[in-house]
Amino acid sequence: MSFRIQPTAPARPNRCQLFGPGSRPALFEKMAASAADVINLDLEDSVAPADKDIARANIIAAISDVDWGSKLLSVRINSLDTPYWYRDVVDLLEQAGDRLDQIMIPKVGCAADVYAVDALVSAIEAAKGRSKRISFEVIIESAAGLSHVEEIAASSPRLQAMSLGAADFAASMGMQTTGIGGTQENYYMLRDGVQHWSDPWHWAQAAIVAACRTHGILPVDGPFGDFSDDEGYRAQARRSATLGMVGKWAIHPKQIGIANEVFTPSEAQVAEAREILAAMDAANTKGEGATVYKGRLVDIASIKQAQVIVRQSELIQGA
Ligand SMILES: CC(C)(COP(=O)(O)OP(=O)(O)OC[C@H]1O[C@@H](n2cnc3c(N)ncnc32)[C@H](O)[C@@H]1OP(=O)(O)O)[C@@H](O)C(=O)NCCC(=O)NCCSC(=O)C[C@H](O)C(=O)O
Ligand SMILES: [Mg+2]
Repeated sequence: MSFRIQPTAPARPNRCQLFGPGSRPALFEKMAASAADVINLDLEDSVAPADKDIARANIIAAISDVDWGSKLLSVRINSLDTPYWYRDVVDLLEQAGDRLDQIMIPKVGCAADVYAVDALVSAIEAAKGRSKRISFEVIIESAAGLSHVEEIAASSPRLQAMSLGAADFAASMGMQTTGIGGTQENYYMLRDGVQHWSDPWHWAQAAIVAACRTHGILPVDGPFGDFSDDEGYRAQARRSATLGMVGKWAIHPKQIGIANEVFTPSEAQVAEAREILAAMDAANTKGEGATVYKGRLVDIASIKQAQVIVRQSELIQGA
């Protein structure tokens, strides 16, 4: 328990973050026309080293030239262990128009990584008189990142969202898999000769959600690599939503609709949440702090749980 009130995360829909390489400008208009809430134009791992300069130029032009509508527009810069990241920040902040909303910092390992980018962004914003303050999102995708997740969540007032990057995370942890998210063949329990698959991403996701909720940051699930497996993506997204994440990346347009569906509370979920609130209202007028709803206990904590669902639904409807 704490006397401190848990801060609320930014009130914006973040159900689906659609990625596209900065080196494929032909995708940009399609991304803008998609149903994703957030667009992530990529300068990092989907762009080959030889294409970094042209990808940066493509993105800077597209930020102004493409009509991004009401989407949150984010650019993933290169990580701090590369020679590219400072040029990404300098060129974006000096040359890109005001339509840029956010910078995504990959492979963050400690709070000082965010501090370094914050210092550079702050200096350029001041020097150039940029009136719109750029926000940050980070990817937790290394053993160090997860070990320091809480200090990273607290690292900057610019920070709005945090994602799990399953591919780099698996590599950094030395996990014996080439899968990006989802069920892993060898991660199972055995009982009476029957295999029961477990979730190797669960601990990392739960740690990210806890750090984010402590500091008022949006927790987001990262990529699911096998874009031919719709049901695998849906199952992963449902687990993430159940754990408290607000959205998931799409690395192919096929995944957008599924993410939007999973991270939008269903009519049945909202109706049940409203019924619980009504049941608790009735209980409170009788001076009772707990009551029975459909044969199960609901109490004051149930009000907060129900409010999460109602608020999420209202946020998305209002967007
Ligand atoms: C995965 C892809 C390379 C597939 O591209 P492609 O072969 O062109 O796909 P399709 O032919 O099936 O495309 C069908 C139509 O959809 C359009 N399309 C494809 N991709 C996108 C997109 N991202 N946004 C919008 N539209 C898209 C095609 O143009 C086709 O259109 P049409 O011809 O009009 O029907 C490609 O999807 C891709 O590059 N995806 C993004 C990859 C990426 O950005 N990766 C980085 C994020 S994941 C990561 O970095 C790992 C993470 O950090 C970690 O560590 O876990
Ligand atoms: Mg990565």
